[in-house]
Amino acid sequence: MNNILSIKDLTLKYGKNEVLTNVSFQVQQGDYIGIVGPNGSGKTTFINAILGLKTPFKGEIEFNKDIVKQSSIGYLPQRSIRNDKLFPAKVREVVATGLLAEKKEPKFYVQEDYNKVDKILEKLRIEELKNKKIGDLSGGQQQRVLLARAMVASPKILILDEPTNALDSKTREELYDILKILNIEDKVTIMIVSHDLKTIGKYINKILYLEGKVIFYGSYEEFIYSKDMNKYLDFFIRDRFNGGI
Ligand SMILES: Nc1ncnc2c1ncn2[C@@H]1O[C@H](COP(=O)(O)OP(=O)(O)OP(=O)(O)O)[C@@H](O)[C@H]1O
Repeated sequence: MNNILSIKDLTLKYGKNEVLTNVSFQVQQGDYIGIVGPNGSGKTTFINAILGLKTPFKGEIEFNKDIVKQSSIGYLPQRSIRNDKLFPAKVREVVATGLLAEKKEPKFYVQEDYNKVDKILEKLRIEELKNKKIGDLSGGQQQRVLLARAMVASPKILILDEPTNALDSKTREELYDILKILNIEDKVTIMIVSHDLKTIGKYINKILYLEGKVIFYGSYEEFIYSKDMNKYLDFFIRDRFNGGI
């Protein structure tokens, strides 16, 4: 399998606060990686570094340029739900904005863009929402629209930061099912930060467990049957008390 992303000796800091130290690992095309770790363990900071929003103190983040450009990563941030009923934008317009980043000035849409929007809405099974206002949708529907926006430019890597935080368990599972379809059918490499290991365990092939450094990186089976599982279990129990699992 092809490496799509290599992280080498990456150290990330805020001032003197060293959040992650000497992180090294490889991501292969088609991986579906669950990123876990206690609150404040550096998961979001790490993602920001991959997205180019946080400059490394040390180390390298290298994309396989034959497959992916850093500028073309799909990203679904934490808590992106809008409760504003008056927000006037329609689903189709919101999703189309996902195509703007790759357009040169002047930026305007052509028919091909709307075809791409229709295609991704269909893939995510929300074509019937096309002309609805985003503020009128349920949390799960809104999250799926934002996923469509993240995916409309056909990125090879999709990064999600606790995307199901505000969703009930049924809607959560539906979102994970859709992600799995993108992963299998479209070979999209997925990296997802989640406290919901119990649910994502069914979908992912690898786990990245961060706590100031890489505590574990490997297959989900290895993780579950690891001799250090007791140590990890301690974190998951703590996490449950923090409102996680
Ligand atoms: N913009 C910032 N400036 C300074 N320190 C920051 C900043 N963002 C995060 N930190 C600190 O960096 C550390 C890691 O934070 P980060 O948000 O990456 O953790 P996390 O694992 O994503 O946490 P959570 O699970 O709570 O979302 C924390 O100690 C946090 O206080």
